[in-house]
Amino acid sequence: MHLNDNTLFRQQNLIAGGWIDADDGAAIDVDNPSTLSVVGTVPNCGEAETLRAIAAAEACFSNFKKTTAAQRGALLEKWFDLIMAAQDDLATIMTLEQGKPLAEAKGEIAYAASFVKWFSEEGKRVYGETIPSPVQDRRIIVQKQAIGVCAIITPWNFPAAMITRKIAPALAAGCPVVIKPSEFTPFTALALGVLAERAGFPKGAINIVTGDPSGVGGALTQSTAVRKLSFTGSTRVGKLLMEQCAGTMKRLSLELGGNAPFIIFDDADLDLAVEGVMASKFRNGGQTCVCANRIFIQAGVYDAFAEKLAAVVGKMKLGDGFENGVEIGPMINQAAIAKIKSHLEDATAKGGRVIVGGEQQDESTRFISPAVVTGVTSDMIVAGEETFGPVAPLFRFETEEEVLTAANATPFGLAAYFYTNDLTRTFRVSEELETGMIGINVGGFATEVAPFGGIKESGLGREGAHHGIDEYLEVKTLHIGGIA
Ligand SMILES: NC(=O)c1ccc[n+]([C@@H]2O[C@H](COP(=O)([O-])OP(=O)(O)OC[C@H]3O[C@@H](n4cnc5c(N)ncnc54)[C@H](O)[C@@H]3O)[C@@H](O)[C@H]2O)c1
Ligand SMILES: O=C[C@H](O)CS(=O)(=O)O
Repeated sequence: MHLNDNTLFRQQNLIAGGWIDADDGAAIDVDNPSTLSVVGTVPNCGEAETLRAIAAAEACFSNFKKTTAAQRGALLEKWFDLIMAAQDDLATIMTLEQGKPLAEAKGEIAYAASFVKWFSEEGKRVYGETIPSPVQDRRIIVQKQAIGVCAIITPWNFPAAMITRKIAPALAAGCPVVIKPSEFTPFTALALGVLAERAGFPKGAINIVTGDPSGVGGALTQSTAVRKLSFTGSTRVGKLLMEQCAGTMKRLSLELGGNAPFIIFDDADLDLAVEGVMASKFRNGGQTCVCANRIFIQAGVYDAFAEKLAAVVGKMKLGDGFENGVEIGPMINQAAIAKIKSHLEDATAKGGRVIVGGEQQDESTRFISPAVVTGVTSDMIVAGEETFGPVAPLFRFETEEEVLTAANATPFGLAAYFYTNDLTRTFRVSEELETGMIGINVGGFATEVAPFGGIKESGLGREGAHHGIDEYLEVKTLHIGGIA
């Protein structure tokens, strides 16, 4: 690994401003999904270390909450500058442990940093209210205050942005955090922790614990000192954590799984729609919560679109994320490969046809070529499960009513996309789609300025925008009497 600053690569955890190993010295290997070699190890921490991290955050909170929004904003601004100055190193670490093409990793670092920049300012706009009193000698004031210690649990697919999208608003609000990153991509989180320390955040404001997910997670969810859990990951784990938090009534933010429909009406610009599918479906090798998981094409343009898409997908370059021009890197692990192959096998067994890709040159690797499948129907697994890989399943539909029913026939409701040039249809379809976010003639919308989140079993709450900081604030109403 070549880094300009080797101190960014940390194989320890950050607790109370100190870098530590697991109490028993146990460690977890982290591999490079492209070469399968070991990138490094991180501590296999458990309950004891996690409780110390929570105690450090709790000790920090009493003073940190008294700092001003401007002081916390200045720390976030400094952190932003340090992240962007280390963009190349952070991207190298990310591609090593997650596998995404280096250009995408650099893009994610800038995206992650944008949340830090955004919330360095947003903290200064946490306004309260005065309310006209119904009683003559009384005054009513509404304040917003930091919730307190927040537990942050994040996934491997966007190992930087999923952390900053949570901890930037938390820190801006005055909340110390205890982060459990994914065991597949801990080094990106730890490098961000190094830079946060350099930015000047006080000891205990940011703690990062790696290890057994259920052990660390159990300590976080059972602790009464932890007042909030913000989780990004699968719906399965999200539901488990929701149950675990019930005993201590924690505030919850849940960013969970998706099953995005991508609808192409017959009046759409097909070349634009192909660009949109490429942007949505194949970003991060399809390992993206908002990626198109089901592509619906109106019958009149189905064959033309399928041909156009297959021609582009067939030219995509598959390989190691550090190789120039690579567009699809390795999948994160063998389980991901197995899931993708099971979806392809099920689709073909039920009448679908893989018209391009879907092959593994070497079954011992985690590379699989991007695929387009035609003749896909609602009885196939791809219709109901998040593939989380480079597979574009093409469904055919006849009418708007039929496709809206099909699009909404899922417990998920994170993102949706549709392409049309019909203005009235734009409003009709937008209002009927059961999702938190919709791309209309666009295939990607990752931005810090707009609220991000889903409905149904895709989650609770919103991240980014001005909405994102409310997730880390409590509303307190003061009723002041005796004012003659
Ligand atoms: N909605 C969003 O913004 C968003 C963003 C990224 C990923 N995701 C979703 O995340 C999933 C992919 O990420 P993943 O494979 O890391 O998800 P995952 O749910 O397997 O793991 C996510 C995190 O939870 C931890 N975890 C797992 N079991 C746990 C337990 N019992 N207690 C505490 N923590 C536990 C993991 O270690 C990891 O840090 C996909 O479903 C994707 O759609 C959603
Ligand atoms: O995978 C989920 C991420 O939230 C996708 S995005 O980068 O925020 O669009």
